[in-house]
Amino acid sequence: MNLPDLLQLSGGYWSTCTLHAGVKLDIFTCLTDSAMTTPELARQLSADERGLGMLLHALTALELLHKEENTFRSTAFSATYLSKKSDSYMGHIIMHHHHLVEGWSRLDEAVLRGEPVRQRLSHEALERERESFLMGMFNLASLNAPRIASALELSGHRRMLDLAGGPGTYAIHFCLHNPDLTAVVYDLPTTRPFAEQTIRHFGLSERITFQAGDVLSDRFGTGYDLVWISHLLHSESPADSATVVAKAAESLADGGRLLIQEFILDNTKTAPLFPALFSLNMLLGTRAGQSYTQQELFALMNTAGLCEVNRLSLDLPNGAGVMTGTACR
Ligand SMILES: C[S@@+](CC[C@H](N)C(=O)[O-])C[C@H]1O[C@@H](n2cnc3c(N)ncnc32)[C@H](O)[C@@H]1O
Repeated sequence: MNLPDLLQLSGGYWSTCTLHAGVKLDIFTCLTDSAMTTPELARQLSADERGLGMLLHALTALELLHKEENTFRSTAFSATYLSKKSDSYMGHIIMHHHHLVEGWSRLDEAVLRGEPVRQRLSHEALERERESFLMGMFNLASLNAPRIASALELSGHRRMLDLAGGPGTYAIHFCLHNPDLTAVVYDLPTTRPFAEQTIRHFGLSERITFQAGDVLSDRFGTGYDLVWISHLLHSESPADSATVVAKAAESLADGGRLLIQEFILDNTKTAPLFPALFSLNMLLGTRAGQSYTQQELFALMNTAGLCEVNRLSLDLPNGAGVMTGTACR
């Protein structure tokens, strides 16, 4: 670390907020449809010309817009990822990040009190925030799910439970990759419309159904060949995580597999960086969530009576990893 790095670390959120404002005002969709001058776009957005002009110039400096003469348009990159009309739109996860900013600005309070400073997005969010959260999960999972699906050997697996599956991204990609697989996406009742719409979009409504339930208090069903739990345990305490993993193990048929994806800390808890920061994100938004170490995840799976507990060798972004265990009664 040197002084310029330190100052960049401290002030980097200016660029973050500039991107968030561009997405929130849907500037990239407007400027993908047609190139516009500041006054033209200001009229369309009912925005102040002076403020909008500054934002457009800053977005151009960030290389997210092109400026020619007095006219702005989206770059090829922003037209692909930041226009709402693109199939690759990443605006949901960007808006989810935006909804987290206020909580992160109060991290010191959360540390002093040891309590969350924001609502839990999966349980208490407003509809708009819930959509950004759940469809943001779709944005992120869409980057990894095809790769994970092709790395896993799932032939012979017929019934999958995507536990806390959100919009069902992993169930969708695992079913696309394995024609004999059917799946149940299990999540809170408020997730149902997002999951059903996403499953329909991929033409998989015949093979993937949604089951409403609470992983802590409700049953999961039995006889599954595969239970997939992705990015759930970090929002639960160690004791509740142990309950979920034990219930998931019980829901497997003999010889069935439990796979758990998490952002995994090494045993010093100081690396990789993303899981270390993600733990703070859980401090801000949950009562007892945290990132777990590989050792802690191994222990949860062994305690649940699973055999052949292992970490798959997958090179995933942000310190993510997939643990596997087999039911061997
Ligand atoms: C971070 S998202 C992960 C979604 C998906 N598994 C993925 O990896 O893309 C966590 C999911 O857990 C669900 N969830 C959280 N607490 C839950 C509970 N008590 N019962 C059922 N689902 C829950 C949320 O609604 C959300 O869909």
